[in-house]
Amino acid sequence: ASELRYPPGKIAVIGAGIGGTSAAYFLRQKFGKDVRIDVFEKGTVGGRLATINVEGKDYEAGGAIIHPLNLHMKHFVKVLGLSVPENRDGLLGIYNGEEFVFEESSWYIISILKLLWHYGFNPVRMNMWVEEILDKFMRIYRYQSHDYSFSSTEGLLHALGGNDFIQMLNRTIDETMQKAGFSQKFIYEVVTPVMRVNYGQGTNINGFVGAVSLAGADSGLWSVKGGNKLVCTGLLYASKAQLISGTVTSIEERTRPKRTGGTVKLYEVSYNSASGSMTDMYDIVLIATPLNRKMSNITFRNFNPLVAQFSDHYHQTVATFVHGRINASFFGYKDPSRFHLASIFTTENPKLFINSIGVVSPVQNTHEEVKQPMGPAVWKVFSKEPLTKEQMNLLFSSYESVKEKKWLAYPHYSLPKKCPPIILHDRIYYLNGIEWVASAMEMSAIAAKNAALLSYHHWYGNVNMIDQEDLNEKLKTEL
Ligand SMILES: Cc1cc2nc3c(=O)[nH]c(=O)nc-3n(C[C@H](O)[C@H](O)[C@H](O)COP(=O)(O)OP(=O)(O)OC[C@H]3O[C@@H](n4cnc5c(N)ncnc54)[C@H](O)[C@@H]3O)c2cc1C
Ligand SMILES: CC(C)=CCC/C(C)=C/CC/C(C)=C/CSC[C@H](N)C(=O)O
Repeated sequence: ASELRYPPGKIAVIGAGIGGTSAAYFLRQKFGKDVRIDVFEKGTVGGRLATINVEGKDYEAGGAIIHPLNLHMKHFVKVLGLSVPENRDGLLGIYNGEEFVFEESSWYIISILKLLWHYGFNPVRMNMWVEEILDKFMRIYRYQSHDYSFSSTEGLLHALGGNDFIQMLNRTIDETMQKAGFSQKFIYEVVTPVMRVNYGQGTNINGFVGAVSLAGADSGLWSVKGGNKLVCTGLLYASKAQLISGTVTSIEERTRPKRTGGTVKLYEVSYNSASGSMTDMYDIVLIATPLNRKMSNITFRNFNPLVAQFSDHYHQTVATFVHGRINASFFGYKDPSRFHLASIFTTENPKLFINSIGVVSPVQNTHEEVKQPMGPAVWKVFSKEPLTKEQMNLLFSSYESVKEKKWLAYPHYSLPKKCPPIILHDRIYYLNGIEWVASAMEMSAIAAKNAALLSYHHWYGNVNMIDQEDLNEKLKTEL
């Protein structure tokens, strides 16, 4: 490790989504002002944080909501001087393909009584259960503020919640919640619809991402005024990294002679840009995009030992934006004038061709935007497949415009699953393995800070800052 005592000259980050741009920001904080940080992006800065324009206004088309306890995202918004629009949630209904199994009332107390009547104390217990998980999850901020890092995703998860968290990764949310005593009816009618709207999948996803998904139905969710992707452009600017618009095609290990004698190992990054095929050499590489053929298609050449081969399978979700009037009779409303819902979640039913439908507000949200579900509004529909014309005509009584965005959105969760490694080679780090625990903006930011810290500690040989046992106990006595 002695040859690595001097600061690195160049670091490459592949991907300018929230993972890559926050990595650039944290790398700059750790390695200082002199290191050159290049961020490669083949598409648009923001990646899965993107907006779509519908009739002159922009709407969140990818990552949309942020939890009030997502502290990295909160920090970014604060230091970048961004703001949060006022949020007005409309009423929610849960549809099973035949009828509404639950409908929120505009009277808060009525909604609470309805919940109690249908599901007993399950909803209250669920809030407490999710809060308990979040409490442990929040330990990451303490660990990271003391600069501790982890060399595996499972190690990170274990440091937060011990074997309970690891177990959640290896059980479905269905099993996890049944074991915790929640009723089958509640899981089917409330938990499943939340999994479907957030991850486009059912209750066979792992317990941890299931709990994160439930946190995604908490109150106080927020987003960034002007679009969440502004965080990425802001972080890139704040990190003083250089954005290279190009597609990275391969990474290869190279041995180069040093001016002072001896040799040094560097990584050669090859990429295609508007100026043609290029290469550049780096001391450290952070990969901040899912590694698979469809999403990144990066080849690792001539590595000895070989870089671990895995291919992450991502789930297709289609977001369709429709400016029009919803067809309330499709959802069983005989009198459409009584329809008052702004969001409809769905239970599992093969007859259903959508996961959810809801009114959305533009990212420049202003006070005047009042949600009146029966009037023309912009609706966001989540489905597995693109909507056909016939399906559109079933969902809407009339519509003026339609915009569609097809995503490979998040992992297609299956059990059992070992998370992909963080360390792919001596100084190549992979961030997106964390998505197999749960895919969310904050998770990418956590993985980014971890990779920045880990690469720093590896570089300077600070082994005592990596994979420390009993951190929670150790830090209890620290300020
Ligand atoms: C429809 C949808 C809704 C979502 N809703 C939420 C939500 O409400 N809240 C939430 O917290 N999360 C949500 N998520 C998840 C969240 O958006 C993602 O977890 C997060 O944005 C992932 O960020 P990332 O930087 O890790 O990856 P990405 O955003 O995918 O960034 C990777 C970047 O790398 C680039 N890239 C890939 N290959 C190469 C290459 N070879 N060379 C150069 N560049 C390359 C890509 O173009 C991309 O820009 C949602 C996702 C989707 C799709
Ligand atoms: C990481 C932690 C602790 C919390 C994150 C909770 C959260 C915001 C989860 C949502 C994740 C997600 C993939 C949502 C997708 S759909 C979002 C929304 N319903 C929409 O309409 O776009």
